[in-house]
Amino acid sequence: MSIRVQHISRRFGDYQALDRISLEMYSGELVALLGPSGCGKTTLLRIIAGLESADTGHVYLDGEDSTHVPVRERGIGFVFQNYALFPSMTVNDNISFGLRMLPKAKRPHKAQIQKTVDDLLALVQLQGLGDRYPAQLSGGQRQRVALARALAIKPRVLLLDEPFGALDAKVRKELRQWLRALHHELKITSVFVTHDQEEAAEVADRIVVMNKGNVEQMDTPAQLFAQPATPFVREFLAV
Ligand SMILES: Nc1ncnc2c1ncn2[C@@H]1O[C@H](COP(=O)(O)OP(=O)(O)OP(=O)(O)O)[C@@H](O)[C@H]1O
Repeated sequence: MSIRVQHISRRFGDYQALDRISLEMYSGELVALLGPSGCGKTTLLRIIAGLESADTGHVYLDGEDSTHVPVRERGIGFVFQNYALFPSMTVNDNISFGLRMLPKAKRPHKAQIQKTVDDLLALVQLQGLGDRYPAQLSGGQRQRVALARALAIKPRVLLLDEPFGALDAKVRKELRQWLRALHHELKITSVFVTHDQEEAAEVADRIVVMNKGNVEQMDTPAQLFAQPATPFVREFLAV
């Protein structure tokens, strides 16, 4: 599914968090939102998700104006750094949560839900750990469960907000390579927020560099480093 953001603005009090942002993400693309703290990355992600409203502008999902479509109907999966797993539920129950919450008419049968969970556990390489509780997992394993949970509802778009931010450098590196491979396999349009340019360059097809609520440049990593479009991008990337 493609995502088009047109003239999106958002103000918090006196602070212009987003200033008439327009950009387009192609279907199946993996895009990184990169920029310094406070530049509006999370706000933009939340507006695409429908968790936050914009003061002006529109969000189009597959060409359809979705600005006023409620979060639940957007078909979006989330993985947030602080979007904790439910500690009192097993890994199985965490992953199946979204499916179990569907209205009865849409809810798959129990056996079908278990099969989906098993498939997802295999996909995120956590076979055999379905009966554990989150406290019995490492940080990297927990984020993979969070990703499996987001994928359970078969989202058309995946939004990740600093998904590996809380992890140590080595695990972080492993997980981003793994995310890249997983995206290659699933091809779900995905947008992730990071302030780490190395992470953005390694994982993303294209990078959006943001500064003070504006888009400075949107390009492939190679293009961005070869031809920074503005002095800010040049300085931020230190090229
Ligand atoms: N609910 C809110 N109320 C008031 N101000 C907010 C709110 N949400 C965000 N802001 C402000 O808007 C600006 C942009 O915030 P945002 O979280 O989008 O930045 P970010 O680029 O994701 O930063 P970080 O990398 O630190 O997470 C910040 O100055 C922030 O303090």
